[in-house]
Amino acid sequence: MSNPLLSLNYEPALESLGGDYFDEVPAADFPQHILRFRNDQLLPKLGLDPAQVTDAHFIQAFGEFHCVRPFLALRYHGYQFNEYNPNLGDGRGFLYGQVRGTDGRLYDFGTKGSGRTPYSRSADGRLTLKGGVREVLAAETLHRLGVRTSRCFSLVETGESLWRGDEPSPTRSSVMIRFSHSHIRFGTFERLHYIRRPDLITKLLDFVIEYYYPELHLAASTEGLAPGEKYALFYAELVKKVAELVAQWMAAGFCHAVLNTDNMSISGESFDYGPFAFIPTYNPKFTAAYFDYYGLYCYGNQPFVCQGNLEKLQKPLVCAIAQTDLDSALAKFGDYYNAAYRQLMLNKLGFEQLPEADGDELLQLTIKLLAESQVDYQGFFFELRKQFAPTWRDDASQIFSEAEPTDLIAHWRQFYCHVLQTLSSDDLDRMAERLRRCNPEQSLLRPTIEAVWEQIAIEDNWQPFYELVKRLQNS
Ligand SMILES: Nc1ncnc2c1ncn2[C@@H]1O[C@H](COP(=O)(O)OP(=O)(O)OP(=O)(O)O)[C@@H](O)[C@H]1O
Ligand SMILES: [Mg+2]
Repeated sequence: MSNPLLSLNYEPALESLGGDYFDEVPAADFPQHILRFRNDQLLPKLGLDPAQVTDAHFIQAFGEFHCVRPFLALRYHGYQFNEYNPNLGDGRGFLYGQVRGTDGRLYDFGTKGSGRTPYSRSADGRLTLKGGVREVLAAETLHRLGVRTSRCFSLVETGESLWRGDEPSPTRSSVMIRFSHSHIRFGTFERLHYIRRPDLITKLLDFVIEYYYPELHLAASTEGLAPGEKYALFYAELVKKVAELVAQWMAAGFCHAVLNTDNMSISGESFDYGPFAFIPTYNPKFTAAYFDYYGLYCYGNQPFVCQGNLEKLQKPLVCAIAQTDLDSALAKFGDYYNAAYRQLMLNKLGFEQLPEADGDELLQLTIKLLAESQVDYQGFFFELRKQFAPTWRDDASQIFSEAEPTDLIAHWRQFYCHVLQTLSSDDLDRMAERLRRCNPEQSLLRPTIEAVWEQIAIEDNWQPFYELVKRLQNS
């Protein structure tokens, strides 16, 4: 029987741009292939029935790397902790192929841990198994929390021993397949500026707009927009997407940890989950990466950092877009961010929308409560989901009735009750469902990940991992 994963309709989209953007590379030959994770939720997005795709199919395509198209290690640079680094690029991954989803959009299969490339420098081109497990868990959690994110398509253990400074070594190896809307990074453009190729910048802009901003592509051709106008609209749209993405992380309590420009996608999608962490409690200074000595990428800095990354992107784009257009687009970042964050937080509190004054005050009081009480961040919203009852409207004392009685909670309770009183009965009826949708039970704090990993490391017991994935996806 032919392999449905190899029979997909692979499109040579990025490949058609020509060799200025990538290098053709081979995949590593691994001593072992054990399928540890397959994301059956993604198969229907490609028109595939999970029952018809066997584990052997996954291994053949995404462990042994039977190929359909050439494997392309993408070239990119980036600002890392504000320092420009021209020695980057896919050093342990490549673009395996691009396929059309049933939604008509183009998706990338990108690898991580698939072997050395011209960009590996002295490193091994590999991904640790723990790193792969962590990226699977992060992506599934973020997806459930409504964050626009890449997902892991598969994770195959590959039977090698790796040495790492930040894991007890030797440690096990893996190769992951990432499913995302493009692996073109801000750093892809930065490299083209560095090598002084404005012609390649405009060619890539045209490509990005055609494949990832199809509405803009269509409008530009029907309305006969000049290229500069079209590119300016792309940047304006990207500013909005990135602002919304950061708002999603902040509402989810997520700290990405390595917001270098090579980890920022031009599709405004979140990806590359290395030393990430979810905040245990609300703390803007919470920093996830042990090597982030000054807290540059701490939880509370994320909006400023992403705005700064968009500003850095202006440097390569100014050859194609007027500086005034770039500036006016970026000036809207704050408004987009604030509107999106407010909306998401109101949703987590159970509301669709509220009059501005009430919404602002409720949000302020909630952040104050979370910051000063240091209650479990996700736990607070889950308790709200669990305990909420429409009768809270008539009796404020029922709201979080078992919470320790402090002035802060009393004040919050009174105000929450006041807001409930402004709602119609229909609005009130819809709250329970919204609270359920926005506030999952299962969280992904570090001890949860470590507990699952310990079972894998010590017993090779994968059951707790599979059960956790299920709870993250469904609770
Ligand atoms: N083990 C490794 N072998 C070779 N190159 C590596 C390795 N680890 C990281 N790199 C390279 O170092 C740079 C920064 O790594 P980073 O961890 O941000 O990216 P990545 O996680 O490898 O890939 P992605 O951004 O697609 O998730 C990249 O150029 C990456 O390819
Ligand atoms: Mg990266």
